[in-house]
Amino acid sequence: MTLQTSVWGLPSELLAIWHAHRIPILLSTASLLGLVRLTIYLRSRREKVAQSPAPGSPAAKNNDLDLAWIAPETGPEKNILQIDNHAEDIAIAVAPTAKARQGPKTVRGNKLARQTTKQATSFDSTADRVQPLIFFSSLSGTTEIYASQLMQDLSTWIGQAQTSQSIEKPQLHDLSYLEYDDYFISPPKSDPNTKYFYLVLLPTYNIDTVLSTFLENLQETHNDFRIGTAPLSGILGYSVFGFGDKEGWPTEEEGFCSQAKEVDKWLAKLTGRRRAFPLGMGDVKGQTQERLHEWRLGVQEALIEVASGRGLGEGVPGSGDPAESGEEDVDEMEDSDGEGVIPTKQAKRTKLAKLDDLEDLGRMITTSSSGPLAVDFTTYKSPKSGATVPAAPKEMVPASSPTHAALTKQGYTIIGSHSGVKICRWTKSALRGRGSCYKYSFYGIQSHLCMEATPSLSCSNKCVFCWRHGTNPVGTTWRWITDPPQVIFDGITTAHYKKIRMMKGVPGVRAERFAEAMRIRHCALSLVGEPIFYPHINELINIMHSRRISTFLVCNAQHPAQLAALVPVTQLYVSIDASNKDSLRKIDRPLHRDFWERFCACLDILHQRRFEQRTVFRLTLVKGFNMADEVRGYADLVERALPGFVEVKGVTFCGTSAAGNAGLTMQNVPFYAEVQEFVTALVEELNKRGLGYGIGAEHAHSCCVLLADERRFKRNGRWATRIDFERFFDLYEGKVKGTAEDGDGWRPEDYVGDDTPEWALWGKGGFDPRDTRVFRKGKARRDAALEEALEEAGLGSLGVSVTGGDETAER
Ligand SMILES: Cc1cc2nc3c(=O)[nH]c(=O)nc-3n(C[C@H](O)[C@H](O)[C@H](O)COP(=O)(O)O)c2cc1C
Ligand code: SF4
Repeated sequence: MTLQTSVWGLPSELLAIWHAHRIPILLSTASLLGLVRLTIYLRSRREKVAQSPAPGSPAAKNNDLDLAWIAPETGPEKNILQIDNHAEDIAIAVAPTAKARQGPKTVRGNKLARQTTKQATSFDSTADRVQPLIFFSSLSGTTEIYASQLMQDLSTWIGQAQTSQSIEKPQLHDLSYLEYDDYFISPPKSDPNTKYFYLVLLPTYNIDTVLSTFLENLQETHNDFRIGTAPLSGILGYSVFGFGDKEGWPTEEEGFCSQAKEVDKWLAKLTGRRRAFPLGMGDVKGQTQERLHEWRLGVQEALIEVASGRGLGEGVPGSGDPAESGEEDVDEMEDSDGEGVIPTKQAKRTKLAKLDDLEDLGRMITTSSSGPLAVDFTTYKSPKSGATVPAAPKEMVPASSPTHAALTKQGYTIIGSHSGVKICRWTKSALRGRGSCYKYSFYGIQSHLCMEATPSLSCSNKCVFCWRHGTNPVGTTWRWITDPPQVIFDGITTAHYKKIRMMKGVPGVRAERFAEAMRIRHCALSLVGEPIFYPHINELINIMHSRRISTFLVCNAQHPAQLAALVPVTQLYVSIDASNKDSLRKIDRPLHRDFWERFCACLDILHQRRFEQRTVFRLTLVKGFNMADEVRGYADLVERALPGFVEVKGVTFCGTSAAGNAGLTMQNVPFYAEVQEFVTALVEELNKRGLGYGIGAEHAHSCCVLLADERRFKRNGRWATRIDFERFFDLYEGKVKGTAEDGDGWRPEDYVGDDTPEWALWGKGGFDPRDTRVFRKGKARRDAALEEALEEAGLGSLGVSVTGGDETAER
């Protein structure tokens, strides 16, 4: 009953309370609702910012680059460094950077999706500022001194550089006193218009030091699944410089600068490929100052790029890729000159089938009566009477043609409409300290200083081992619109420098080699096509020589008139692909009907001109085509032309399949032992005839051996196959007088360089000991094992490169 009364009495009590307190109740409810509303509103606004960041502003291009670090006379034209077709692409929206975690790491239980996309940091050059941060670590003080010096030099430069208004004075941080989490989990928090650029200077200690802790920390951050893979992608860029001691740790394999290398690697991962300049390394007992200076100039250039809103500039695909790879480029076919290569299925797949306009002009000329008539300046005979007036010339490789597309896809840059340039795999290899091509062992050409180009993509042969004969134009005559030599020179050098610059973020590229590569010293005029086909080849060569760029020109012995008129080059090659007419027809598949007569005429010209320039026979051995029983035939040809040198190289096989119509397979690749055997037999035959050739050098890595005329290129009993390039230019410029009989020129003997290095001599292999030989994963082991077995069996090594593909440049 009591309970009933109290229950029924409740509403009246509530009513009484309501009457007594209704105003405060109403007011508090209204405020609570207001608060809830406000919270929802604010939260929704914040989310919106995170989901769709404000787009970055397209940045104006800044043309005031500091070129002081490039040699003025042969450095790239100023506009080379201003090339930036991607400025607009780079200025893309800022994605929010991963939030830095403070305090101990807590595991929430649910695995977060890793952030894998590469974030870009936009830089608005009108509002943002670059803040360089110099981090260093030093135990005995050396690195600290260099770090302070860098700080000063950079500050002075920033004060002077025209384009550095948006670059702040650098800050110096000793890693020993730094909270790593403040800088290496996410960029420091500051005002949104300050963007950071990290410079890290480190010694190396193979003992436990603060550096080991730093490295562990970077590694831990990267491996922490709760943190995005690239939490530092909010910085504008980074670069590392290491100090080491070559006396104790002579090579990188033995630990020279190993910790700087490690830090560089981890920062690539943490920043999402934001390496702004290659890792620099200085030997504290060597040329540290010079190396640091080069590195600083590169860093300054990168700072200007970012401060101008151009980001880190262009990079090759994978540039600074966090997936650091110890492998050589996998598709070697893409990297080097295709001559002397047996095609793979893959390579063949890359060919575009529709090459009807240019692929086989020889065929077209005979089958088409409507096309423009060829004016064959290479031919001895005049056009047949009754021939129609030639139509206007057309472009050899129009930009819209499938040939252009195919060549571009293969990595060529087409200049104008008939020239091409491509960075060869050895250039990339040398930039990464992994060895130069055989031309370094034989002649002293460092591959990272070498440009590979051709002024004529067209050729008059269809050699079986030239895997590009399906994609490059062929023809017997020059009937195309002709680009001026200066345009070609500017175009190829610009494109070459651009390609080199794209390598700056590639793992393993060395700062000093990168800096050196910005001054082309050599040009291999070969690539694909026939350089002397170009009517103004002499002017082009003269432009190169006037820039102190040496020229190695390779021709196919099909254009005697042009060969006779050619100005002396640093080294003149003729491809000798067979020793007799039948064999030459089969292997070179020439378009000229009088190919053998042309070939012989070229040999005679070489004979006549052998004291004007270094002349070379280039033999590419293909088993089953041009090796067996041909030694005497080749000796006949050598006797006819008496070249200074004979390069003998086994054809390179880059895959496993047959080479289409030619029916070439792996079986056609000679073992290195077979090449050696061939060379020995050839030398014997030459000596029987009293011609005095000997084996000057070898590069087993490329399956290549050099014979030289010992009466001319042996000095005091030692081989002297290297070239004194500076002297060549002095002779060219008339600064020194040559010893030519007419008193008005020079002889190859006048620019003989140093003795052939010991490691390049016959039996020594020929791999530059300064560099690191890199074996490709899997294949390397297989081939290395096979090589070992072969060596045990006394058969020498495989005729294919153990790095896969190998150098194939030049005919
Ligand atoms: C105990 C010890 C270990 C070292 N280990 C290496 C090494 O593994 N690799 C290397 O290149 N240099 C090594 N060095 C050389 C130092 O990196 C070099 O002397 C550096 O300049 C020291 O810099 P700091 O004076 O700034 O500490 C080592 C030096 C010492 C004393
Ligand atoms: S392979 Fe040819 S292009 Fe490449 S570096 Fe050697 S010479 Fe130069």
